[in-house]
Amino acid sequence: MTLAIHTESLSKRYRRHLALDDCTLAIPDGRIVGLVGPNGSGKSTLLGLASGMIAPTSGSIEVLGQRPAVSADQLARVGFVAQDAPVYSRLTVTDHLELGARLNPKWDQAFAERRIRERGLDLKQKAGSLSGGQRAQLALTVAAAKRGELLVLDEPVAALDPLARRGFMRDLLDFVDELEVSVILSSHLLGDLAQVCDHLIVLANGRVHVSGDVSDLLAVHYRITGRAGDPYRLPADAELIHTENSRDESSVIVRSTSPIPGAEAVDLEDMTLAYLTRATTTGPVGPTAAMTGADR
Ligand SMILES: Nc1ncnc2c1ncn2[C@@H]1O[C@H](COP(=O)(O)OP(=O)(O)OP(=O)(O)O)[C@@H](O)[C@H]1O
Repeated sequence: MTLAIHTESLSKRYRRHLALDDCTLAIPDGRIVGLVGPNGSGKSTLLGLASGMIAPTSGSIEVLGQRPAVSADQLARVGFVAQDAPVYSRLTVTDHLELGARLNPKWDQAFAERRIRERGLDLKQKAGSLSGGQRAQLALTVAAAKRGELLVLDEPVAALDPLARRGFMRDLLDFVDELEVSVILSSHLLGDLAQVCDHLIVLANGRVHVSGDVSDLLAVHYRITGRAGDPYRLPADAELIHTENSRDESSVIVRSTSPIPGAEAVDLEDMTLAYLTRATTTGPVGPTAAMTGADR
Protein backbone atom coordinates (compact mmCIF):
# COMPACT_ATOMS: atom_id res chain seq x y z
CA MET A 1 0.00 0.00 0.00
CA THR A 2 1.35 3.46 -0.89
CA LEU A 3 1.47 5.80 2.05
CA ALA A 4 0.85 9.50 1.58
CA ILE A 5 2.61 10.22 4.88
CA HIS A 6 4.58 7.82 7.04
CA THR A 7 6.21 8.94 10.27
CA GLU A 8 8.10 6.95 12.84
CA SER A 9 8.77 8.35 16.31
CA LEU A 10 8.71 11.81 14.76
CA SER A 11 9.57 14.62 17.16
CA LYS A 12 10.14 18.33 16.73
CA ARG A 13 11.62 20.52 19.42
CA TYR A 14 11.74 24.31 19.28
CA ARG A 15 14.47 25.18 21.78
CA ARG A 16 13.09 23.78 25.02
CA HIS A 17 9.57 23.20 23.77
CA LEU A 18 8.65 19.77 22.43
CA ALA A 19 6.00 20.61 19.81
CA LEU A 20 5.69 17.10 18.39
CA ASP A 21 6.48 14.11 20.53
CA ASP A 22 7.17 10.62 19.21
CA CYS A 23 4.46 10.54 16.54
CA THR A 24 4.04 7.41 14.48
CA LEU A 25 1.51 7.63 11.66
CA ALA A 26 0.72 5.68 8.50
CA ILE A 27 -1.66 7.61 6.27
CA PRO A 28 -2.72 5.74 3.13
CA ASP A 29 -2.76 7.42 -0.26
CA GLY A 30 -6.00 8.80 -1.67
CA ARG A 31 -7.48 10.02 1.60
CA ILE A 32 -8.82 13.37 2.75
CA VAL A 33 -7.26 13.55 6.19
CA GLY A 34 -8.65 15.78 8.94
CA LEU A 35 -6.02 16.90 11.44
CA VAL A 36 -7.60 18.08 14.68
CA GLY A 37 -6.21 19.33 17.96
CA PRO A 38 -6.34 22.18 20.45
CA ASN A 39 -4.33 25.36 19.87
CA GLY A 40 -0.63 24.65 20.16
CA SER A 41 -1.05 20.88 19.84
CA GLY A 42 1.45 20.57 16.98
CA LYS A 43 -0.77 20.56 13.87
CA SER A 44 1.14 23.26 11.96
CA THR A 45 4.38 21.65 13.06
CA LEU A 46 3.33 18.29 11.60
CA LEU A 47 2.17 19.95 8.36
CA GLY A 48 5.39 21.99 8.19
CA LEU A 49 7.41 18.78 8.52
CA ALA A 50 5.30 17.09 5.81
CA SER A 51 5.86 19.96 3.40
CA GLY A 52 9.58 20.12 4.17
CA MET A 53 9.40 23.68 5.53
CA ILE A 54 10.95 22.49 8.78
CA ALA A 55 13.13 19.49 9.67
CA PRO A 56 12.53 16.91 12.40
CA THR A 57 14.53 16.92 15.62
CA SER A 58 14.38 13.12 15.74
CA GLY A 59 12.49 10.26 14.13
CA SER A 60 11.59 10.11 10.46
CA ILE A 61 8.97 11.32 8.02
CA GLU A 62 8.35 10.20 4.47
CA VAL A 63 5.86 11.82 2.13
CA LEU A 64 4.82 9.76 -0.91
CA GLY A 65 7.74 7.46 -0.14
CA GLN A 66 10.46 10.13 0.03
CA ARG A 67 11.91 12.61 2.48
CA PRO A 68 10.00 15.92 2.21
CA ALA A 69 11.56 18.54 -0.08
CA VAL A 70 14.51 16.24 -0.82
CA SER A 71 14.52 17.25 -4.53
CA ALA A 72 12.78 19.55 -7.01
CA ASP A 73 10.72 16.55 -8.14
CA GLN A 74 9.57 15.85 -4.61
CA LEU A 75 8.70 19.53 -4.06
CA ALA A 76 6.53 19.44 -7.19
CA ARG A 77 4.58 16.48 -5.79
CA VAL A 78 3.31 18.39 -2.74
CA GLY A 79 1.18 21.55 -2.69
CA PHE A 80 1.31 23.42 0.61
CA VAL A 81 -0.85 26.26 1.87
CA ALA A 82 0.40 27.62 5.20
CA GLN A 83 -1.96 28.87 7.89
CA ASP A 84 -2.00 32.55 6.86
CA ALA A 85 -2.43 31.73 3.12
CA PRO A 86 0.72 33.57 2.09
CA VAL A 87 0.61 35.38 -1.25
CA TYR A 88 2.84 38.05 -2.82
CA SER A 89 0.97 41.23 -1.97
CA ARG A 90 2.46 43.33 -4.81
CA LEU A 91 1.67 40.76 -7.47
CA THR A 92 -1.70 40.50 -9.19
CA VAL A 93 -3.77 37.34 -9.39
CA THR A 94 -2.54 36.86 -12.99
CA ASP A 95 1.08 37.29 -11.82
CA HIS A 96 0.53 34.48 -9.31
CA LEU A 97 -0.72 32.16 -12.04
CA GLU A 98 2.21 33.09 -14.30
CA LEU A 99 4.66 32.47 -11.49
CA GLY A 100 2.99 29.13 -10.76
CA ALA A 101 3.33 28.17 -14.43
CA ARG A 102 7.04 29.08 -14.46
CA LEU A 103 7.89 27.23 -11.25
CA ASN A 104 5.85 24.05 -11.61
CA PRO A 105 6.49 21.49 -14.35
CA LYS A 106 2.95 20.04 -14.24
CA TRP A 107 1.12 23.37 -13.86
CA ASP A 108 -2.54 23.20 -14.96
CA GLN A 109 -3.34 26.67 -16.31
CA ALA A 110 -6.86 25.74 -17.43
CA PHE A 111 -7.72 24.48 -13.94
CA ALA A 112 -6.23 27.60 -12.30
CA GLU A 113 -8.08 30.03 -14.60
CA ARG A 114 -11.37 28.20 -14.23
CA ARG A 115 -11.15 28.18 -10.44
CA ILE A 116 -10.19 31.86 -10.24
CA ARG A 117 -13.14 32.70 -12.51
CA GLU A 118 -15.55 30.56 -10.48
CA ARG A 119 -14.42 32.24 -7.25
CA GLY A 120 -15.08 35.66 -8.82
CA LEU A 121 -11.50 36.91 -8.32
CA ASP A 122 -10.30 39.82 -10.46
CA LEU A 123 -7.24 38.74 -12.43
CA LYS A 124 -5.83 42.26 -12.38
CA GLN A 125 -6.23 42.84 -8.63
CA LYS A 126 -3.11 42.90 -6.48
CA ALA A 127 -3.07 40.08 -3.95
CA GLY A 128 -2.37 42.55 -1.12
CA SER A 129 -5.80 44.13 -1.61
CA LEU A 130 -7.74 40.83 -1.70
CA SER A 131 -9.84 39.96 1.33
CA GLY A 132 -8.56 37.23 3.67
CA GLY A 133 -10.95 34.70 2.16
CA GLN A 134 -10.01 35.67 -1.41
CA ARG A 135 -6.32 35.31 -0.54
CA ALA A 136 -7.03 31.85 0.85
CA GLN A 137 -8.79 30.92 -2.40
CA LEU A 138 -5.86 32.21 -4.47
CA ALA A 139 -3.30 30.33 -2.37
CA LEU A 140 -5.35 27.14 -2.62
CA THR A 141 -5.73 27.51 -6.39
CA VAL A 142 -1.98 27.94 -6.86
CA ALA A 143 -1.24 24.92 -4.64
CA ALA A 144 -3.80 22.72 -6.43
CA ALA A 145 -2.83 23.79 -9.97
CA LYS A 146 0.65 22.39 -9.37
CA ARG A 147 -1.04 19.03 -9.96
CA GLY A 148 0.91 17.40 -7.17
CA GLU A 149 -0.07 14.16 -5.49
CA LEU A 150 -0.61 15.58 -2.00
CA LEU A 151 -2.16 18.85 -0.83
CA VAL A 152 -1.17 20.02 2.65
CA LEU A 153 -3.58 22.67 3.93
CA ASP A 154 -3.14 24.39 7.28
CA GLU A 155 -6.51 25.71 8.44
CA PRO A 156 -7.65 26.50 4.90
CA VAL A 157 -11.16 27.62 5.86
CA ALA A 158 -10.29 29.79 8.85
CA ALA A 159 -10.70 33.05 6.88
CA LEU A 160 -13.77 32.01 4.90
CA ASP A 161 -17.34 33.07 5.55
CA PRO A 162 -19.83 30.22 6.20
CA LEU A 163 -21.04 30.05 2.60
CA ALA A 164 -17.52 30.14 1.19
CA ARG A 165 -16.55 27.48 3.71
CA ARG A 166 -19.30 25.19 2.56
CA GLY A 167 -18.31 25.88 -1.05
CA PHE A 168 -14.69 25.14 -0.24
CA MET A 169 -15.54 21.78 1.31
CA ARG A 170 -17.62 20.82 -1.73
CA ASP A 171 -14.80 22.01 -3.96
CA LEU A 172 -12.36 19.87 -2.10
CA LEU A 173 -14.36 16.74 -2.87
CA ASP A 174 -14.48 17.72 -6.58
CA PHE A 175 -10.75 18.47 -6.56
CA VAL A 176 -9.91 15.12 -5.14
CA ASP A 177 -11.89 13.42 -7.90
CA GLU A 178 -10.61 15.66 -10.67
CA LEU A 179 -6.97 15.95 -9.61
CA GLU A 180 -6.62 12.50 -7.99
CA VAL A 181 -4.83 14.07 -5.08
CA SER A 182 -4.54 13.14 -1.40
CA VAL A 183 -5.28 15.94 1.06
CA ILE A 184 -4.35 16.61 4.66
CA LEU A 185 -6.05 19.61 6.23
CA SER A 186 -6.11 20.96 9.75
CA SER A 187 -9.20 22.64 11.11
CA HIS A 188 -11.02 23.36 14.35
CA LEU A 189 -14.37 23.01 12.58
CA LEU A 190 -15.39 19.43 13.26
CA GLY A 191 -18.70 19.71 11.40
CA ASP A 192 -16.86 20.76 8.23
CA LEU A 193 -14.31 18.00 8.58
CA ALA A 194 -17.06 15.43 9.11
CA GLN A 195 -18.43 16.31 5.66
CA VAL A 196 -15.25 15.60 3.76
CA CYS A 197 -12.70 13.59 5.71
CA ASP A 198 -12.26 9.87 5.43
CA HIS A 199 -9.22 9.72 7.71
CA LEU A 200 -8.76 11.40 11.08
CA ILE A 201 -5.80 12.34 13.27
CA VAL A 202 -6.33 13.80 16.72
CA LEU A 203 -3.25 15.52 18.14
CA ALA A 204 -2.96 16.94 21.64
CA ASN A 205 0.13 18.07 23.49
CA GLY A 206 2.23 17.05 20.50
CA ARG A 207 1.11 13.42 20.60
CA VAL A 208 -1.20 11.37 18.44
CA HIS A 209 -4.26 10.36 20.46
CA VAL A 210 -6.14 8.59 17.70
CA SER A 211 -5.65 8.09 13.98
CA GLY A 212 -7.21 5.95 11.30
CA ASP A 213 -9.81 5.74 8.56
CA VAL A 214 -13.02 7.34 9.82
CA SER A 215 -15.18 4.33 8.90
CA ASP A 216 -12.85 1.97 10.82
CA LEU A 217 -12.79 4.27 13.83
CA LEU A 218 -16.55 4.78 13.93
CA ALA A 219 -17.04 1.00 13.74
CA VAL A 220 -15.25 0.51 17.07
CA HIS A 221 -16.61 3.45 19.07
CA TYR A 222 -19.88 3.36 20.99
CA ARG A 223 -21.94 5.53 23.24
CA ILE A 224 -23.66 3.94 26.22
CA THR A 225 -26.30 6.06 27.87
CA GLY A 226 -28.10 5.16 31.04
CA ARG A 227 -29.57 6.40 34.28
CA ALA A 228 -26.98 7.73 36.65
CA GLY A 229 -25.89 4.96 38.95
CA ASP A 230 -27.08 2.13 36.69
CA PRO A 231 -24.37 -0.45 36.12
CA TYR A 232 -23.30 -1.25 32.57
CA ARG A 233 -21.36 -4.13 31.10
CA LEU A 234 -18.25 -3.64 28.94
CA PRO A 235 -16.34 -6.25 26.93
CA ALA A 236 -12.90 -7.06 28.34
CA ASP A 237 -11.08 -5.22 25.54
CA ALA A 238 -13.12 -2.03 25.90
CA GLU A 239 -11.35 1.26 26.58
CA LEU A 240 -13.28 4.04 28.22
CA ILE A 241 -12.62 7.27 26.33
CA HIS A 242 -14.94 9.77 27.93
CA THR A 243 -17.64 9.99 30.59
CA GLU A 244 -20.33 12.66 30.79
CA ASN A 245 -22.61 12.91 33.78
CA SER A 246 -25.67 14.96 34.42
CA ARG A 247 -27.82 14.66 37.54
CA ASP A 248 -30.01 11.92 36.12
CA GLU A 249 -28.13 10.53 33.17
CA SER A 250 -24.70 9.21 32.38
CA SER A 251 -23.15 8.74 29.00
CA VAL A 252 -19.85 7.10 28.18
CA ILE A 253 -17.92 6.81 24.93
CA VAL A 254 -16.05 3.57 24.62
CA ARG A 255 -13.65 2.01 22.12
CA SER A 256 -14.17 -1.70 21.68
CA THR A 257 -13.56 -4.22 18.92
CA SER A 258 -16.37 -6.40 20.31
CA PRO A 259 -19.96 -5.26 19.79
CA ILE A 260 -21.69 -3.78 22.82
CA PRO A 261 -25.38 -4.71 22.99
CA GLY A 262 -27.63 -1.71 23.47
CA ALA A 263 -24.89 0.82 22.72
CA GLU A 264 -25.38 3.55 20.10
CA ALA A 265 -23.08 4.48 17.23
CA VAL A 266 -21.13 7.75 17.53
CA ASP A 267 -20.40 10.30 14.84
CA LEU A 268 -17.02 11.83 14.02
CA GLU A 269 -17.74 14.96 16.04
CA ASP A 270 -18.68 13.06 19.22
CA MET A 271 -15.73 10.73 18.92
CA THR A 272 -13.23 13.54 18.28
CA LEU A 273 -14.56 15.63 21.15
CA ALA A 274 -14.30 12.62 23.45
CA TYR A 275 -10.59 12.20 22.63
CA LEU A 276 -9.91 15.94 22.83
CA THR A 277 -11.61 16.16 26.21
CA ARG A 278 -9.70 13.17 27.50
CA ALA A 279 -6.41 14.59 26.23
CA THR A 280 -6.93 17.99 27.76
CA THR A 281 -8.50 16.92 31.04
CA THR A 282 -6.07 16.34 33.80
CA GLY A 283 -6.51 13.47 36.16
CA PRO A 284 -7.36 9.85 35.58
CA VAL A 285 -9.97 8.90 33.04
CA GLY A 286 -12.53 6.37 34.09
CA PRO A 287 -16.06 5.75 35.17
CA THR A 288 -17.23 8.08 37.85
CA ALA A 289 -19.41 7.24 40.79
CA ALA A 290 -22.55 8.23 38.88
CA MET A 291 -22.58 5.36 36.41
CA THR A 292 -20.23 2.56 37.22
CA GLY A 293 -18.80 -0.29 35.21
CA ALA A 294 -18.83 -2.36 38.34
CA ASP A 295 -20.14 -5.50 36.74
CA ARG A 296 -17.71 -5.26 33.84
N1 LIG B 1 9.06 28.57 15.50
C1 LIG B 1 8.70 28.23 16.74
N2 LIG B 1 9.50 28.51 17.79
C2 LIG B 1 9.17 28.16 19.07
N3 LIG B 1 8.02 27.51 19.37
C3 LIG B 1 7.17 27.21 18.37
C4 LIG B 1 7.48 27.55 17.01
N4 LIG B 1 6.46 27.12 16.22
C5 LIG B 1 5.56 26.54 17.06
N5 LIG B 1 6.00 26.59 18.34
C6 LIG B 1 5.32 26.04 19.53
O1 LIG B 1 5.07 24.67 19.27
C7 LIG B 1 3.77 24.29 19.73
C8 LIG B 1 2.96 23.72 18.58
O2 LIG B 1 2.69 24.78 17.69
P1 LIG B 1 1.84 24.56 16.37
O3 LIG B 1 1.84 25.85 15.63
O4 LIG B 1 2.36 23.37 15.65
O5 LIG B 1 0.41 24.22 16.98
P2 LIG B 1 -1.03 24.16 16.25
O6 LIG B 1 -1.67 22.91 16.71
O7 LIG B 1 -0.88 24.37 14.79
O8 LIG B 1 -1.76 25.40 16.92
P3 LIG B 1 -2.99 26.35 16.37
O9 LIG B 1 -4.23 25.51 16.37
O10 LIG B 1 -3.03 27.40 17.41
O11 LIG B 1 -2.60 26.85 15.02
C9 LIG B 1 3.18 25.55 20.35
O12 LIG B 1 3.39 25.49 21.75
C10 LIG B 1 3.97 26.68 19.75
O13 LIG B 1 4.07 27.78 20.63
